[in-house]
Amino acid sequence: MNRFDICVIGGGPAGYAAAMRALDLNKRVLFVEKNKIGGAGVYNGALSSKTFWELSRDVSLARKRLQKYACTEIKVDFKEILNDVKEAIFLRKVQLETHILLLQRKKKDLFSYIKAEARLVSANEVLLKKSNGDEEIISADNIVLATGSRPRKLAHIPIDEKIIVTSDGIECFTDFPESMVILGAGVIGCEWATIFSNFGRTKVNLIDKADRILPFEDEDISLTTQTNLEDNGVTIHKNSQLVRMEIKNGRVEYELRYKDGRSEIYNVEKALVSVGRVPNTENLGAKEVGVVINDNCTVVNEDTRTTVANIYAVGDLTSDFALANVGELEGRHAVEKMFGLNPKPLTYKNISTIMFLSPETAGVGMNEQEARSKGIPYRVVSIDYSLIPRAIAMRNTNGFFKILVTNDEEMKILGMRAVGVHASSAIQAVALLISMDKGIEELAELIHPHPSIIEGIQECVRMLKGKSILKPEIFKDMLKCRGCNEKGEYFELVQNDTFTKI
Ligand SMILES: Cc1cc2nc3c(=O)[nH]c(=O)nc-3n(C[C@H](O)[C@H](O)[C@H](O)COP(=O)(O)OP(=O)(O)OC[C@H]3O[C@@H](n4cnc5c(N)ncnc54)[C@H](O)[C@@H]3O)c2cc1C
Ligand SMILES: NC(=O)c1ccc[n+]([C@@H]2O[C@H](COP(=O)([O-])OP(=O)(O)OC[C@H]3O[C@@H](n4cnc5c(N)ncnc54)[C@H](O)[C@@H]3O)[C@@H](O)[C@H]2O)c1
Repeated sequence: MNRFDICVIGGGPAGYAAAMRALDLNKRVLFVEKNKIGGAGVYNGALSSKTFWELSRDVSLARKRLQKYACTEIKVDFKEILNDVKEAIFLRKVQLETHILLLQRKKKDLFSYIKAEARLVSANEVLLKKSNGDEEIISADNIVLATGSRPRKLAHIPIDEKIIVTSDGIECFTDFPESMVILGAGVIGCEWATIFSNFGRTKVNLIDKADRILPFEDEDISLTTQTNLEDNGVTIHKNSQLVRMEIKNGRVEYELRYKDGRSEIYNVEKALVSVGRVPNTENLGAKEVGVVINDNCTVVNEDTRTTVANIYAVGDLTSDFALANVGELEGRHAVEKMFGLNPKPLTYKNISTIMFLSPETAGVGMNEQEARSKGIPYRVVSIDYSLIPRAIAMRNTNGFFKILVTNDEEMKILGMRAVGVHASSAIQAVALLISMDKGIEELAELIHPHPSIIEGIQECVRMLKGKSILKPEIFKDMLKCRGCNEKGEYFELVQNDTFTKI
């Protein structure tokens, strides 16, 4: 029986990162993937959807600019867009696969890759089933489970991945649907609503069971996103509940019941169901060898180690953030931990996220909802993009930054949210400060290039110190500053036209 120091099951971002880190440590690695290397980080997931988003943003921007200068309308072809998306995927596929192929050759004593479905048969043994039916059992001192997740389906909705699809079925479309409904206004739902409305060829409708879209974000983010989607032509069905959704004559019929008792039936060409994801823990043999799995299918783990000492779980399989960067972080961490590098326990408080909306929306650390639910008193400052010269130059002042800090002398940064052009690059400085456990002083005094969007963040932190260039008592609608006590009650920091310093 072949013996390895580590067997990594799953070739998505989490598993790939784990395998590569183990190789750095000169361990004998077996890397197993049953389908395509890259997982949802590449296919029907992060890379593919972000390529669609980038192209849709270019089209939308070009259309807006052309309309302004009275030029002719631009019309894009779905097949051309899909070809571009496929090219992006192909490029990444070649990089990831060639890398594996060459490592197998150059480090053949250390690194093996097998395309097979893996199943644990004991805490140290894995059964590998190849697509030609061949089977083999290998032994490994350590095992990393990185089998990722799949779209959650709802029992009463007939998903066929052609007419009613999940995010796995969108690339099977042959043209822009003339109309579609999206069920679930979380990250995936809002991103695809943005993408299809940006292309301008599809009438998009959006439904969520919660009272507002992006329910896990603060109300201001959710309201801004709602307004931006509506301005892009999206209809958000509010105060309504989905009664049924079915396929009739090759189209989608759905019925909504409104809070006032009214019901309405709608007919659209396609539907996207985006109501969350389910970890792939079935048929893995994990439960049978003693790995405890929660009712929601996530693997119970302490800092990536499962309830079986030599088995680790990383990526979408665990209950924290389902993000490619978090999966990579966990994969690398698990390997360092199992081979005695004693890394500090993982912390998730400085994870940066981007939601690819219009405009992009980025975040790091806590939001107000979270701080209030934990009873943490805080100060929150915000600046509207209309006061940032770079945004003025870009002729796009739609957006804001908001920063949360502790309500004390030190004003440690708790978190930040940014909506607007370049939002994702701008928050990186704040992410770094949170990870270094620093206050705002450093950020207030940094010199940034001019004009740059990040200058808006600097103005926010200067405002907290009572030394902003533009004064909040003058630009009351665009520079806001308030505090929130442990009971969740707000108090104004600009009173009687004077800004209260700590
Ligand atoms: C539409 C969409 C957009 C997204 N956009 C972003 C984004 O912009 N930014 C971001 O950070 N994240 C994004 N994500 C999330 C991100 O893709 C996931 O968090 C990430 O891919 C999880 O990595 P993973 O390695 O845990 O799992 P996966 O990527 O799901 O990979 C798991 C792999 O394991 C394999 N596998 C499963 N079972 C077995 C088995 N028994 N044997 C062998 N192999 C097995 C699967 O075939 C798969 O390749 C997006 C996801 C979706 C669906
Ligand atoms: N840009 C990014 O970083 C990015 C992009 C896409 C996906 N992702 C990851 O993928 C994960 C999954 O995304 P998602 O959008 O599927 O999940 P989500 O948890 O973000 O949103 C699911 C939404 O569906 C709603 N919902 C649940 N059940 C419903 C029902 N029966 N009827 C109507 N609405 C219902 C919820 O209220 C919620 O708003 C995310 O958690 C995220 O981590 C990240």
